[in-house]
Amino acid sequence: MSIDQSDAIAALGRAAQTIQDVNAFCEALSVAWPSILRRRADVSVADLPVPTEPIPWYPLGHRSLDLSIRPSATLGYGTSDFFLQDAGSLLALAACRADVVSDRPLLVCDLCAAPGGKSTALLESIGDGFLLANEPIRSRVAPLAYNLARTGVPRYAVSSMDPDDLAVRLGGVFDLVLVDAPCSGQALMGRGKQSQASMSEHQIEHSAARQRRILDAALACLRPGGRLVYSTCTFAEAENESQLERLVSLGAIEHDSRDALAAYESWMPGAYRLWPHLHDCAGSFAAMAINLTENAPVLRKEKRQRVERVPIDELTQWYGDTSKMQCINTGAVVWGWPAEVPAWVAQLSVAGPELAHRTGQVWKPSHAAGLRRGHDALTQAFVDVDAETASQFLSGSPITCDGTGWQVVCIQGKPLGWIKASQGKGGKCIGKNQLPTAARLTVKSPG
Ligand SMILES: C[S@@+](CC[C@H](N)C(=O)[O-])C[C@H]1O[C@@H](n2cnc3c(N)ncnc32)[C@H](O)[C@@H]1O
Repeated sequence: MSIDQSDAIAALGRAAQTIQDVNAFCEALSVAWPSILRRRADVSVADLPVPTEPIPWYPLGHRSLDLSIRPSATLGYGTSDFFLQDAGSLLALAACRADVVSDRPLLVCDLCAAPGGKSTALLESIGDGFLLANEPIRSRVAPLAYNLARTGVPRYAVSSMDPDDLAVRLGGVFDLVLVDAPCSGQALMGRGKQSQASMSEHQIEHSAARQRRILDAALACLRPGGRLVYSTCTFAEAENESQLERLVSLGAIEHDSRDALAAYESWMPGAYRLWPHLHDCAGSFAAMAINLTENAPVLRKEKRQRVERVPIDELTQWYGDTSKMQCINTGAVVWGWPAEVPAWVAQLSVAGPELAHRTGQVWKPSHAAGLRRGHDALTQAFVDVDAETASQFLSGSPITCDGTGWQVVCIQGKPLGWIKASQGKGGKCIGKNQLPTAARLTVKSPG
């Protein structure tokens, strides 16, 4: 795709003046940059399945140096050692300081969360805090919930609300709100997810109007002094710096900044840009600010969600004592949070850390529960397997094992998913594979 230079200059506004080479920028817009690896903090660089070089703006980000190996076809991907995303999306995570596990229990809201590239990183950094991942488009909730479950951390809930409605119900509550806004998506042209129309005045203004509305709601959700991180994957000034300028002029925010990102700062303090022709990624914008509005917490009293009796016998059999957990049974699924999560979680959730789901009249343990790890792991039966058996399991095949019943298959202590084992012919136990289709993969490299 060739991008017209004068269109690009008009679309970018003041941002065009900061590009040294508009021609190089327009050419780089058409490149489909390969995804990078964002590792979990407890996975070492040496354990990644490909040789990498660091992404300078985010310590947990690594660019593959061997594109002949597909990271998504390795065991490390199956164990969620890393997530794959565009390097540009790590800028917003750096602004959120998601590379450092918080030593305070932060309440965080990701207001535009699906499919979860940033929510999953926030969740891994949250310590004893809690994440509300909000996605107003209902059809995008399932992939978001699936990705959140892959972290193995149950301290999250998924809501599906318009930001204005969320602000009415949870005003003044959060320590940090991330607005990774829907935008004209100029950085997505290289992957064919946007066309040249994303440079049009009409599309930029349409997005900018929506972003103003989302940002006002985001501020209303923040406690006084809480942190706002605003990001887009577009270059137009109207969708980026101008959004923050409006809030500064209203006295609603003040700029915040991070020294580690100084090399990427735009002309506005605390606002950062990555460019496709300079930073080997699709490009992105992120800005940090402190909320100055005096929102008093308005936790509206809600009607409690109708809670059905939790299938306690089955839960005890799989997980041991769950009596200290906060459980909700919707009739189709059971979600289970640690005991001390915020009270509003029960009212707003459309998805959460699943413990069990029902097929007909039968309750089964959920994939998400099997993936919980570290101090969030649930008491259950594990079977630790070698790399060959793990690959066989990830492909969706049954495996041989010891013992019968529900067991979580692990490799080196890292959970992969469930089998249900029964006695086969010749006395051997066969574990029937319970991996959801989305989790199946063909391992090509051991990694
Ligand atoms: C840029 S994407 C978010 C990407 C996500 N943060 C990630 O890193 O994977 C923007 C999201 O905002 C959602 N969205 C659309 N309209 C919205 C609105 N009015 N308020 C909040 N979110 C909205 C879209 O459905 C989309 O999932």
